Amino acid sequence: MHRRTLSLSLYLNYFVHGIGLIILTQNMQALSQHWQTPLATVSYVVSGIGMGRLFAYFIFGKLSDRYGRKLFINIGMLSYLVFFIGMAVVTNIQVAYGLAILAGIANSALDSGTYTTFIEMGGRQGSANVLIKAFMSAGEFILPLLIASLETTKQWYGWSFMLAAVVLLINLVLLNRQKFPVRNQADAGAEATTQQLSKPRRWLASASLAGYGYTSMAVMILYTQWISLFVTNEMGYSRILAHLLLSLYSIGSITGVLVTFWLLHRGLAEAKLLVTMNACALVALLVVSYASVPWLSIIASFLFGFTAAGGMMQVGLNLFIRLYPQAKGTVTGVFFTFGSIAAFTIPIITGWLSKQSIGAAMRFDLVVGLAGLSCVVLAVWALRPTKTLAHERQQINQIDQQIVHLLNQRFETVTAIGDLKQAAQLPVLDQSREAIVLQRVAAKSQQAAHTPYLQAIYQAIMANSRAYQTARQTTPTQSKEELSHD
Ligand SMILES: O=C(O)C(=O)C[C@]1(C(=O)O)C=C[C@@H](O)C=C1
Repeated sequence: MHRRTLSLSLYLNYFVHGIGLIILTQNMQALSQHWQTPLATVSYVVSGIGMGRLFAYFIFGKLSDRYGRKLFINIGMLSYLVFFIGMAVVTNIQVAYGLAILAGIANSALDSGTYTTFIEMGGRQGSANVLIKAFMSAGEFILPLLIASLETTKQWYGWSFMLAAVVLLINLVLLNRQKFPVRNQADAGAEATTQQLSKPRRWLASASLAGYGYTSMAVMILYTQWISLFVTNEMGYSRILAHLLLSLYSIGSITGVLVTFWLLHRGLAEAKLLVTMNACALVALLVVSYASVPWLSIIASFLFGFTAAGGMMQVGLNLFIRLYPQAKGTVTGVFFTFGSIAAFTIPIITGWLSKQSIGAAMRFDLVVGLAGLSCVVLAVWALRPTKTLAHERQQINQIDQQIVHLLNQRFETVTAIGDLKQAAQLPVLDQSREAIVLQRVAAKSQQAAHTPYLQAIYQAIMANSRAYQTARQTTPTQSKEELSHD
């Protein structure tokens, strides 16, 4: 398995998916002319995507556990291929609706195969899954530019569909050359923590994370649907400012994804990140909902994108998947089914609330955000590590990894000092320096009870430094290289 090439292929699909997400709404005008129907009918066709997702997620998730990830990624890509080519040429509304359902199915098939594969590939804290969102955003960013250039040069609107189809075709070849990781393999670390969870705690974590599948999608959908109208109607902002707020939300989201990826890659715990980001998202939302000061709204809108749409949905899913290492596909399906229910119900609920006022519709996002924060707090609480032998040893493994890394660095410095001493014809042993090192260890020690033991460890380290320096000095230069590479 070539991790990099496989990852690239998997990400490329999401670039195309990003295009698929908005290609119908972006081409609404052209499609309504082509089909000779009102815009409302095109909008009805768009809803087919949601339908497809809603029905396919759970089934595909479960099936991908049984028949393998690669099959479902292929189903996803082929379905999308039919969608892109078909949608560009179709004239019949019923067929168009069928194709939209197929796009939803494609989305579910891709997700059930991809998120699971990334976890099965290993790597840092599922950070790879967070990056999926960045590729989706890239697709969503490029498509409007492409459409605009097609429009200005008066070319066929269908070229935007064809571009996606061509990328998919190339990627079909690339992806099918790759070998996939072993399916539903439990990783040792995750198993140590999750297997020991009591039934009630496992149940609570599962329910909360499924709930987060709903709320994490809902907060984003609600925000993008109502923000512009809300600030123009209730805050008296100009339309330009309203659009700016939405753009800043998108920029915040992309920045958030990259920062989240980096933080996870550096080893920050997913649970901590999830709680912090959700708490900050709620604060940002409070500011947007109640402060009618433009600069405050601008900052808050960016921050909301950063925290609520910066890949937190993916982080929530990662936690959920780790809870059931033997059923990763099923869990992915469940999680995204809840997300699809949100995509379906939020427009209905807020549409009804908006009859009361646009403010009521917008501020409902606070309720959803609070529910989301409660979900992650409950999940993290339920998943908190218990002090077990396996868990504590897992901790020791992690600490040792860092110590060995630092010791390697120390030995490299010791090597340099050894060479300098040899050149200056100084002895290997330097008792006064060793006394200083031991004093510094005592001064740095945070627990007095540990100090004599830490000093004993350092005496051993320095004895080994000396042994290493002596060994290098007595060995001929050629085998010195071997010594330092061993
Ligand atoms: O500082 C030096 O001179 C070293 O060679 C390094 C070092 C050490 O490991 O810290 C090793 C041997 C000396 O006796 C003193 C200190």
